[in-house]
Amino acid sequence: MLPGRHQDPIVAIASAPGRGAVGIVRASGRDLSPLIQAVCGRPLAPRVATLLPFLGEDGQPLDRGLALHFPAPHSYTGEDVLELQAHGGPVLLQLLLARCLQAQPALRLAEAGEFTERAFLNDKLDLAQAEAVADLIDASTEAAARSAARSLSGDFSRQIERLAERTVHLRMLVEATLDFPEEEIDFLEKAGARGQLDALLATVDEALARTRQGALLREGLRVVLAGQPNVGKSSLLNALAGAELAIVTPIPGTTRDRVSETLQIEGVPLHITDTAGLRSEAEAADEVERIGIQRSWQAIGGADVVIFLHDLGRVGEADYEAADTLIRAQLPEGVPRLQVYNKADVKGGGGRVLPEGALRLSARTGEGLDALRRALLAQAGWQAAPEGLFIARTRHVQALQRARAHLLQAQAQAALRDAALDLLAEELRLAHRALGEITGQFSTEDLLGVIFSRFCIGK
Ligand SMILES: Nc1nc2c(c(=O)[nH]1)N(C=O)[C@@H](CNc1ccc(C(=O)N[C@@H](CCC(=O)O)C(=O)O)cc1)CN2
Ligand SMILES: Nc1nc2c(ncn2[C@@H]2O[C@H](COP(=O)(O)OP(=O)(O)OP(=O)(O)O)[C@@H](O)[C@H]2O)c(=O)[nH]1
Ligand SMILES: [Mg+2]
Repeated sequence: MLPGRHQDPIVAIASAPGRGAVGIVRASGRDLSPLIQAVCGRPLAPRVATLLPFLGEDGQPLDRGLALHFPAPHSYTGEDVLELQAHGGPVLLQLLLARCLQAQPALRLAEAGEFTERAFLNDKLDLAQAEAVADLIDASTEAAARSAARSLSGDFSRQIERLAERTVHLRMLVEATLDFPEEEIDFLEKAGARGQLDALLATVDEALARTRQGALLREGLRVVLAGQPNVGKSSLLNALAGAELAIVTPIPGTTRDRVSETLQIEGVPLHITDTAGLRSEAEAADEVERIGIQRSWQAIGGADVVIFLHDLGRVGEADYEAADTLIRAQLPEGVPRLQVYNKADVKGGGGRVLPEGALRLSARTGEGLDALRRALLAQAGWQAAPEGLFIARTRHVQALQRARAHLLQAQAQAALRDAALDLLAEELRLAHRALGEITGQFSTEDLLGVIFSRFCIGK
């Protein structure tokens, strides 16, 4: 039986808020027959859509719609589920919700993600699949949506489970040897434990690479456009977006506040931010620009990649170069940056020799934009979309990294002439545990709370 708050019956509006054609009020609980009797006036045939009036407290219909009863355990949550598929007006849906709350004692509003949390607790989904439900809903690109669907179907979880099974097999070998000390290393050798460990590590490396790609699809890349005033940052944002998002003028100091937009390259979400041109407080036109420049620095601090933009029309000018040196000195160490030279179309701009690794482009003509897109993907570590990618999260990447670290420790131990089998066994146990955290085989209340509270209500 489910613990604590998971025992209450719950209800929520399960369709997108606003004015949809159809809206769903969904309830889940151990036994919803009082609710069904009150609102539908009679029991419902299992898993069959029935057209009927939804009755208010006074017996008058609130709407006429489709009712669906999924008796436990054959439902999304594994509990009794009732769906009222009504007309989608927000006032009507609130009325229906209130009617349900009052029709069955102890029924309460569902918290964010609570339906899916129950599906997890009742073994309908594992944790990675439950996360994929949220990632599917939140997907910002088509590639992200397709990958989330693949994770939801269990592809990712199965790969992780196979890794866990192989780890368990190794644990068995080592722990069996521990029980028969006279056989010791000899036994490990005969059973091929070392070879299996090497092969397992290679597969973990592959899984880690794919999981990183999956996390990139989900989280995207935070790109910040930075540089001196008037170098063409806003023009470049507009060129990449193919839309006039930011104001462009020949006046230095045009952009005052950050302008952000999510674009995509090959399905990878790109959260791109245009910032106020960087110059010293003394040079800034006014207080507004000074605050804008502070915000530019904040954005740079939080970036995955900074596009440091230069003006080919001005490189070589003494004051331009002096300002450039000052900015370079201030750029935070750890943030990767691309040196990009804009205005390749100006006289002499195409011929100038650039520092190694720098890109030349023109926001005006579009020349060089594709190379910039490729460089951004390369910077993010994106490998040309392999088939069958699944969505993943930073949490999964970190768990795999931990598993890998423990397997490496185990490998080092196993390579010793007088390998300490108890240490080897412990490293394998920890690797197993890290893998199990991905699918939720090992999870804490805290972790579940963090994961499910980020869902939308009704999910
Ligand atoms: N109307 C409606 N559409 C929906 C959902 C929903 O809850 N209601 N879903 C909500 O996210 C998704 C579908 N997910 C679902 C997953 C399992 C079951 C279900 O009844 N499972 C049973 C029976 C399985 C079977 O017949 O094969 C079970 O697992 O025992 C229903 C919906 C998307 N579309
Ligand atoms: N010839 C040429 N002019 C460009 C190019 N890109 C931008 N410009 C011009 O440069 C001027 C400044 O462009 P913006 O995009 O506003 O520059 P910015 O870096 O956003 O400037 P601030 O917001 O003031 O920091 C405008 O007159 C643009 O038309 C380019 O590729 N070639
Ligand atoms: Mg600008």
